[in-house]
Amino acid sequence: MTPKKIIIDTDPGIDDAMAIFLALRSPEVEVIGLTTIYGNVYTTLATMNALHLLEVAGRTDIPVAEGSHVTITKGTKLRIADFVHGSDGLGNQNFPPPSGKAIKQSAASLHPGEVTVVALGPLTNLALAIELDPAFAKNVGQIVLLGGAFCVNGNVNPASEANVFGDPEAADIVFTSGADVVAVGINVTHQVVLTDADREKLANSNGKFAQYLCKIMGIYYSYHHDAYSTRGVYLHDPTTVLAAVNPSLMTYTEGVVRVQTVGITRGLTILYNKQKRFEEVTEWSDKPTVKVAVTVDAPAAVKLIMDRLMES
Ligand SMILES: O=c1[nH]cnc2c1ncn2[C@@H]1O[C@H](CO)[C@@H](O)[C@H]1O
Repeated sequence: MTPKKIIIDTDPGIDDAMAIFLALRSPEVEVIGLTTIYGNVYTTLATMNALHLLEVAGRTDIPVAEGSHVTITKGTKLRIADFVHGSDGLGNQNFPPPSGKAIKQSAASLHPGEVTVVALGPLTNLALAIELDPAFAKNVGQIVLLGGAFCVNGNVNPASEANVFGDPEAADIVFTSGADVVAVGINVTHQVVLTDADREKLANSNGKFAQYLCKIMGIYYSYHHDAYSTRGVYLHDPTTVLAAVNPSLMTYTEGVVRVQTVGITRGLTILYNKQKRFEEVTEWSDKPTVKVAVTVDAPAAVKLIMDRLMES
């Protein structure tokens, strides 16, 4: 089988680093580029980190294109999750700057054709691509995105998940674009936990990626220990990569997703499950549907992620 070509849109980020390495170790996919976005860090640092991670992996053949520095509405008051990932995004390790440079092309102008885009940060670049080219939504292969909290609390506040909260207007554009979208929300990623014992196992393996990740993961663990009662960390981004690598690890439902953009529930994702025919026209009527992940085989997902990181 020829591997699925993917572009990873990313804001590295500790779980982004895991996700990128996992994708590089997965024969089912071929990573043909990384595009960057703010979220866990600002976009400039996301670009540096993406270049750095490819250098660590010995894959400087993969191009990095820098994405937007502002939201789709030109907002500059960005919410950066440095308290989750460290001020450098990679566990405050003071790595030397990368020697490589981003390519000249902007992230939004990369025309992926049949390519699958795996989006791990706020959805600004994809929304820009959709605005730039009305045919983009139909031409892009599939958009597998980490975003939303479907019927559960968010992780920024009770209403909103971090990536959607980062740019709710962009998320609403992507969800209603008509593209083949698979959304993996934190209702699913919160089931995929790397425990303290799993971390030991990674640390004791000879895997190059496992070793590197254990070095940077301390702050991600201490943040989870403080913020949640779970004894371990959520594997948001690697789980989303798995939805591209092995979609059968999850089950999905299909419906129209809209994003709240105002008020105290800004960033809330609401899926219309089509179980009622409403009398009135609603903001969900006549909008294209997307697939939303509902369940995950969590033990199989954790095992696959760990095996591939330890093999490296
Ligand atoms: O509490 C949090 N605030 C902000 N971002 C978070 C938090 N926890 C995890 N993430 C980051 O947001 C994405 C999933 O929503 C993941 O990329 C994760 O690294």
